[in-house]
This record gives sequence, C-alpha cells and structure tokens, in this order.
Amino acid sequence: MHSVVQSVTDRIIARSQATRAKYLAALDEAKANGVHRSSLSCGNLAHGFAACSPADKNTIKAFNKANIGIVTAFNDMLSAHQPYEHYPQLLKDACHEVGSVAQVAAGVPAMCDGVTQGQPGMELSLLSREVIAMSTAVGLSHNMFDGALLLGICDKIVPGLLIGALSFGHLPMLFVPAGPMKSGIPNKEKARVRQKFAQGQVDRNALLEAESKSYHSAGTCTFYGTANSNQLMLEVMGLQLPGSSFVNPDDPLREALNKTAAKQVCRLTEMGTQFTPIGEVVNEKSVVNGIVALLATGGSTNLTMHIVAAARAAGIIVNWDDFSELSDAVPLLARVYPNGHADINHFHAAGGMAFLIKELLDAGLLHEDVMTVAGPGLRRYTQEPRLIDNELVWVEGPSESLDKEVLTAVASPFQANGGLKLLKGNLGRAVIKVSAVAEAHRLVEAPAVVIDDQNKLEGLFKEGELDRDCVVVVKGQGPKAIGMPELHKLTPILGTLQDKGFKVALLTDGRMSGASGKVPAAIHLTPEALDGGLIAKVEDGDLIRVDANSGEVSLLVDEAVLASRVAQKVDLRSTSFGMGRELFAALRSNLSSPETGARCTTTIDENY
Ligand SMILES: O=C(O)[C@H](O)[C@@H](O)[C@H](O)[C@H](O)COP(=O)(O)O
Ligand code: SF4
Repeated sequence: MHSVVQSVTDRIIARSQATRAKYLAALDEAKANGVHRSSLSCGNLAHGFAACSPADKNTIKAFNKANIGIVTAFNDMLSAHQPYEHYPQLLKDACHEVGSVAQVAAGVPAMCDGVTQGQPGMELSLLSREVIAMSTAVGLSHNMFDGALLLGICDKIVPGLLIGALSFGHLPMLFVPAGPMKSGIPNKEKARVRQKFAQGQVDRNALLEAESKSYHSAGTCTFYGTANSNQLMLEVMGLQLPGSSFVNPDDPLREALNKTAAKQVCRLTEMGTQFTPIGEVVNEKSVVNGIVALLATGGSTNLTMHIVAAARAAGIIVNWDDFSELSDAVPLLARVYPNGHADINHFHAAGGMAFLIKELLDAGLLHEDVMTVAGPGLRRYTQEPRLIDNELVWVEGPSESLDKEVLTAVASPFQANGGLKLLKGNLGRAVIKVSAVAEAHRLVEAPAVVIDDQNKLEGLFKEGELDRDCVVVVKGQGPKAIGMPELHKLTPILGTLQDKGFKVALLTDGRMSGASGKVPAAIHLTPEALDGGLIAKVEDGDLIRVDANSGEVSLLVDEAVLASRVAQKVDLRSTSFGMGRELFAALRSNLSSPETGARCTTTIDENY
C-alpha cells in the first residue's frame, strides 16, 4: 500500500472512530429488526401493497423474498436521466425473475446544472442535494424494503441519493447508471465557439448550433464534469457494477447490466446469499478509494464537498488536508475535457475504469480489501462487462491503455500529482483544480477586480476594463449567502483574457462547474463573505496571490489597512426571492461550511 494512502486512511479512521462507531451501532440495531416490513402493522402493510398485483402481494406478505425499493431521479430535463423513464418496469421484471418484487419508493427531484448555469435557478442547485437526500429518506422510510436501487447520475443527485441512502445503511443498495450520450462535436470546439461569441465574433445562431451538436441526445454529457466524476467515484467505491458507468444508454449491454443490478441487489439482501448493507460498503477505505480515483483523473471540484458530505452521513470525517495530501501522492492518469481534448466515451474506449483501477491497485494507491456490490475485493473491478452469446459476462480489462494520450499508466503519468490542490492563506481555505491549468498559469499575483454578481463581469469585459492582469473576485456567493452557485458562465470571458496573454485568476466563495478548466480558480473559499470572511474586505486594486504550486491564496494588503476597513455587507435583497429561492431560506441559512460538505443534515454526532 502506498504510504501516503495508508497514512491518510489511518488518520481518517482515527478521526472518525467515535462517529463511525455510533453509525455502525445504529446500523446493527436497524439490522436486528429483521425483515423490516414485518414490523409494520397489517394496516401499514395493506397500504404498502394495495396497488400491487395479487402475486406481488403474496410475495410481499410472505416475508421470505425481497421487496426492493426503487428511488428514481427520472425527468426530461437532464439528458443523463431521461433514459430512466422506463427503467422501473425493467427492474421490476428482473426482480420477478428471481422471485422478488420491486416497487418505486420515491421519485426525487433532479436539477440540470447545464440548464440553470448562469441563471437564478443555479442558486438552488447545491441546496437540491439536501432535498434529494431528504426525498430519498421519505421514500425508504416506508420501511417496506429489503434493499434499494438508486437511479441517479448527475451533479447533486448522486451525492443526495447516497446521503439519503446512508440513513438506511442497514439495507443493500446499488446505483444503476444509464451511461453517456454518444460523442458530438469535441468539447474544445464547443468552448472555442463560446469564446468567439463572448468576443462578439459569432452570433447566437452559431453558438446554439455548436451547443446543440455537443449536447444532442439522451445520456450524460460527455465532458468529465461532476456527473461523470460521480460515476467514476461510485464505481471505484464499489457501489455500482464493474464497468457499468460509461456504457451508452442504447448499447445492448446497458439493459443486461440493469437487469443484473436488480437481481444482484436481491442477492445482497438478508434473504439472499451475500448480505451487504450499503453502510458497510461505504467505509473509510472505500471513501479514500473514491478520492484517489477522483484525483488520478482530474475530477470535479464539486466532489471536494460531495464526498465529504456523503462520508459524514456514514460517520466518516474527511477534510481538504486529506484531499490535498492524497493529491500530492496520486499521479494524473487521464486527460478528459476539461483536462484534455478527449471525452468520456474516448476514456472508456481507451480502457476506462478497468484499466484505471488496475493501474491504481497495482501501484498500491487503492485499497483492495473492501466490500463491493459485486462481492468482496476491488480487484474484480479490473474486469469489464461483455455480452457473449447474449449472456452478460465479465472479462479482464486491457493490460495496456488503448490510447496513451487519454489514459496512461502510473509509470508514465501526465502529471506526478493529482488534479486538486488545497489553498491556504489570510483569506482562508480554498480548493483549485490544477489538472486543467497549464503550468504557466498556476501562479497569478495581480490586482483584484471585485464583483458581487457574476453577471457584472460581462459588462466590464465589453468595456475593456479587464484587458490586464487581474484576479476576478466574486464575493457573496457562499452557501449561506445565495446557495453557492457555480460561476462557470465566467469561463469564456476569463479564457479569452488568458488567451490574450493576461495573467488571470478567479477567487470566490462560490463554486465552479466540474467542466470548468483552464483558468486558475480558487473556489469554495471558506469562510464565506457572509460568515465574516476576509473576502468581504477585498477592494478593487488590492493585490492578490493565487499560487497553485505552493498552495497559497492571500490578500497582499497591510494588516493595519485591513483592520481599518469595514467589511462590505453582502446584499441579498435581489437573490432571496424569486425562482423559488424564498422556499429555501431555512435550508440555506443552515448549510455548514464547504469543507464540512456544505450540509444541512445533521449526522450521528455533530460534536466532532
Ligand atoms: O459540475 C458540472 O459538471 C457542471 O455543473 C455541469 O453539470 C453543467 O452542466 C455545466 O454547466 C456543463 O457545462 P456547460 O455549461 O459548459 O455546458
Ligand atoms: S451533466 Fe450537467 S448538463 Fe449534462 S445532464 Fe447532467 S446536469 Fe445536465
């Protein structure tokens, strides 16, 4: 085992000892109740299966066969989730084939961050993760189920489902992915047209045409953003079937994988042969495995919050020092947009998850001794699914990458360390994704341009105010202020300035998209402006240093001057109402800091 991976794992185990023990004790108590629907009254049970067929009613009341809850995030808004429309019936039929039953326990909301990017709706995005967690619990709290199938892929949906599921950690659960859409125009071409539009060199028709050729059908968008980072994390954590993440929705393999997932979760119940509660699959080692795989591929910065929040839901305490220390030890093995030109289909074709996991296991960077939904040990995830004579089988994945420009071996990494870096300084703590930032742009020391609304940057850009070295400071974007929206809309402007040769960086207590890339962005700054963060005192012209090499984010202004300044008030009048934001006031004001996962849910013991 790599010494850093082992030492960080040991540190997390030690830090989590009390909370993890409480979580597992609660899980054991829940397990002790036996078949959960047997604790329901006849009235409860009758309501629970009133709409079932007579055969299903008999199965459900027999208590000796599994009843599986399906939690689905289907809607037509997310191209990634649209394939889920008919999944429930297919999963129910597959459970019937093994003498069990499945019922849809809940539909959970799912926001497409691509639709809300740069819009007021984005201010509900992070908050929706908590709503999804609570909605998952609403469904499973019927206590009718022996296991669950979780249908979700995108940004806040996977972490929300996982947080909700871990409140029922005594049940086995599998995630059921639907896969990426086929490749459209290259993501780099899409980004190029956006920068030309930002400069007024192409019109909206040209822009919409390029966008529509990039996002063109059902399936997950093909950049390596938060959705595909979620898939990679789930697979490496052993929460979905080996090799299931990146099979396209219309591939015959996809339906075979879905059916197998349904039958497998029945096997993992207490009535089955391999009882595997999700609260035991998610442990310190599998969480570290998820972080390592994220770092080895330059995954989404959003997971520096989502993994922390989900781990805490299982009593496991992770912080950004853990991410940063692991990142220094984990080599970068993938170049997928925004960290390169390839997309996720290309990554899959080059050897994908099987090759990545093999490389990381062989280098001692992943824990092998973990429990997964496919059985004990992570080594089985170096295999990939095949349909041979219409039978789903797993075969050993490639021993060599099939495209070394996209996916490389540990022996020849694209970068000696991983994709993420912790930044510290008098401004607080922030994270930065370095995998997509060229070496020449990793240190920026320049005067601040301060705004409190991302939409103001476009005006400054068009007036030529930004044609110089600068650190764009967008303050008042934190969780408690306006729900920590992604500021990805700024990327074409900042990218244009960088291409002009200026040294530019972004500093914010908000977030960026997992698809954001080449411009250095110090994000998730904690403490946020509304919480008394020094960012509230930054003024136009102040010198700021963002140094991804040394891990520093500092305001280079004399202490006495700063002490004499009054923090500018965060004006929330225009963002507290409208587009439903008023409904989230209580949730927003209770969000914890980004480094503790920006959660509103209390976990086993908040006194840690
Ligand atoms: O974190 C993420 O991966 C993003 O939120 C992503 O889900 C979102 O859809 C982006 O907005 C996509 O990028 P474009 O906006 O560039 O299409
Ligand atoms: S990846 Fe982003 S843009 Fe694509 S469907 Fe998911 S949330 Fe929407």
